[in-house]
Amino acid sequence: MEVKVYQNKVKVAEEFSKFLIKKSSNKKAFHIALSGGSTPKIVFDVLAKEFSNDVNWSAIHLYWGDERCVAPDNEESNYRMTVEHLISKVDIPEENIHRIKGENDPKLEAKRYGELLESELPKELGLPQFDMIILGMGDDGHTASIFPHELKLWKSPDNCEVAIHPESGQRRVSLTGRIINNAKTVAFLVTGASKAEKVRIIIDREEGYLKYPASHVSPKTKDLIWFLDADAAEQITSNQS
Ligand SMILES: O=C(O)[C@H](O)[C@@H](O)[C@H](O)[C@H](O)COP(=O)(O)O
Repeated sequence: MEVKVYQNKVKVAEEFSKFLIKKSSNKKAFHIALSGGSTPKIVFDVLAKEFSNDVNWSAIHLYWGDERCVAPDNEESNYRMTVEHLISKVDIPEENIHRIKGENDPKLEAKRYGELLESELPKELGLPQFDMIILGMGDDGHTASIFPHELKLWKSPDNCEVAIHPESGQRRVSLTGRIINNAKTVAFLVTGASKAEKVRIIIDREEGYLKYPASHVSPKTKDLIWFLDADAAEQITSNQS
C-alpha cells in the first residue's frame, strides 16, 4: 500500500490524472471502474480540462464501482455526474461506456452487470479483472456502496450486489470485494477533514478498523494507492507516506 498526500483537492486531481495517464498509455484496452462522490467530480473536471489530450480515449473503457438505483438523468445518478463532468467533454467512443442501469430492477441489474463484467473484462484467477478501480470513502468508512451495516456484502460470492444506504434507504448496485480485490490497481481518492478520523483508523490499523468496508480493500496485486489531501491525512500517525 502506498499513501500519497497532496496539499489540496486540485493537486490530488492533477496527480491522479498523471497516474492514470501513465498506467493507461500504450494499452490497447484499459478497463476502469469509476466512483461517485465529490472527489471524483473534481478529478473528472481536471482530467477533462487539463489532461484530455494526453489520454488515448479510444482505449479507455468506463465502468462504475457503484450506482444509485435511479434513472440516468436523475441528479443522484453517478452516470449523470460522469457525463456532465467527463464524458460530454472528451472524445470517448460511446461503445466504451458500460454503465450500471440504475433504472432497472436492482436485483436483475446486479446480475446483468456481473455477467457483463464476465464477458467484457479479461480474467485473472478465474475472475474478471479491472485494470484500475477508483474508490471513494464515505465519512462512515463505506466504499463503493458497501456500508458498515452490510459488511457481509463485501464477501458475496457474486460480482455485484444490491446494497441499501443506511440513512436514506436508497438501493444501490455495487461491486463486491472479490471483484475489487481482483483489480490490477485500486486507487482511493479521499479528501476533506470529515474523512480524517476513518482514514487514520484504517491506515494506522487501529483496533476495530475491520468494521469499515474501506479497510477490506486489499488487491491481490498489492497495487493499492491512497490519494489524500492534507485535510484527510491530518491524523495519520504511522509512517506510510
Ligand atoms: O456513489 C457514491 O456515493 C460512491 O461511490 C461512494 O462510495 C463515494 O465515493 C463516497 O461516499 C465518498 O464520497 P465523497 O467523495 O463525496 O466524500
